[in-house]
Amino acid sequence: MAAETTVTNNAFQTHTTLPTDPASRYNNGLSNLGEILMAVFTPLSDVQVAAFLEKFDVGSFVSLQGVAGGTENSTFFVTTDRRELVLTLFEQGEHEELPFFVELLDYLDEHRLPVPGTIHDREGIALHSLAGKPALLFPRLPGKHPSAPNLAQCQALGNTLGHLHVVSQRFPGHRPNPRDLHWLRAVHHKVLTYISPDDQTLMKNEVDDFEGAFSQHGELPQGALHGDLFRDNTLFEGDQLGGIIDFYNGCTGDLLFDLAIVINDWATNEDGTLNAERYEAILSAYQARRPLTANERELWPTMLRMTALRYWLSRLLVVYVDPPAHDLTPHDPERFRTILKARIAFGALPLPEVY
Ligand SMILES: Nc1ncnc2c1ncn2[C@@H]1O[C@H](COP(=O)(O)OP(=O)(O)O)[C@@H](O)[C@H]1O
Ligand SMILES: N[C@@H](CCOP(=O)(O)O)C(=O)O
Repeated sequence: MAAETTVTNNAFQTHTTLPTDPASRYNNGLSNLGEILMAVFTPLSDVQVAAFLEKFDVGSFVSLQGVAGGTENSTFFVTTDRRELVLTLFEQGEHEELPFFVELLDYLDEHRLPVPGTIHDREGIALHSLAGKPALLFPRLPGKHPSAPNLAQCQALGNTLGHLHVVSQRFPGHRPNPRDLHWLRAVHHKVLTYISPDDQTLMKNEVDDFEGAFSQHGELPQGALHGDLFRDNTLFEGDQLGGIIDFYNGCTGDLLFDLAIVINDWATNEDGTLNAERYEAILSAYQARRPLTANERELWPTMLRMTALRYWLSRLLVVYVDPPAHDLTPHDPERFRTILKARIAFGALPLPEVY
């Protein structure tokens, strides 16, 4: 059993004990903890997968490998005599929402975005059941997650996200953003007892402030969003964006919300301040595809703060209120408190000009 220590940073002072075992410390998303995170929650045998593949026109089973590094679902790399595949078993979440994700992925794939469109069986069905869990089969996309993206990679991401948002405005599906301002307002009180009095005030004031700011503007441009486009949900081969994966926070709503999540994860320095070069690279490339509207430009600093608070809150909920059933390393809430404080202190950098 791991020894425990009291965490003395601001957010946790006097409130919690955490294991000292390095394998059990927070995961900031791109650490080397891949091997030690338990990621295959439902084991599968070669025989099970070989029989499953027979429904599809993908070739014959050769090998199966569980993927360490997933956090919510069980993911396997599958090799056939014809191609490389990914098999995902859905362990949690609302299973009735899976058809939305299938439609969104297939729509973006049809529009030539680098996403894994689902593989349909010989009868045209994508969503199956395996080992009692909903299951989807995907092409395996090439590349690795960039931990310190260079400017060419930032540009590629901005360009692809801009393209995705142009296309996604015509996506016919509908799934309200489950992490929008309504959610912040409804659930932030659940974590207040676990944070310091200063942080309680900060969180409550921010939510009030967002409501004030958003109520003064008309509707922002809408479309389908990825909803969680962190670096570890992208795959790069050199400077080429090979794929955007993990669309299970996908939804419809303010496109600006997606862009702000990207900037907070991709273009933030260790101290929480914005990284001017990455910021410029992502936003210039994005706006070459989809220039922001006047409303979006006005709400941009607020949206950066709102999406920072969204992750501060969701991570606090995981740590204190609703820990995952599996023994996984939680993401560090403190990271997004730091980002939020930096956005409040310094605002947003100016948005690049659109030519
Ligand atoms: N289509 C894909 N192509 C290549 N690798 C993939 C693909 N889908 C998932 N992966 C790999 O599996 C890991 C876990 O998948 P992900 O969908 O992010 O699971 P989780 O929701 O459990 O975090 C990813 O980090 C990536 O390395
Ligand atoms: N990428 C997120 C985890 C997914 O968000 P959630 O709202 O589905 O918990 C993170 O880094 O916290």
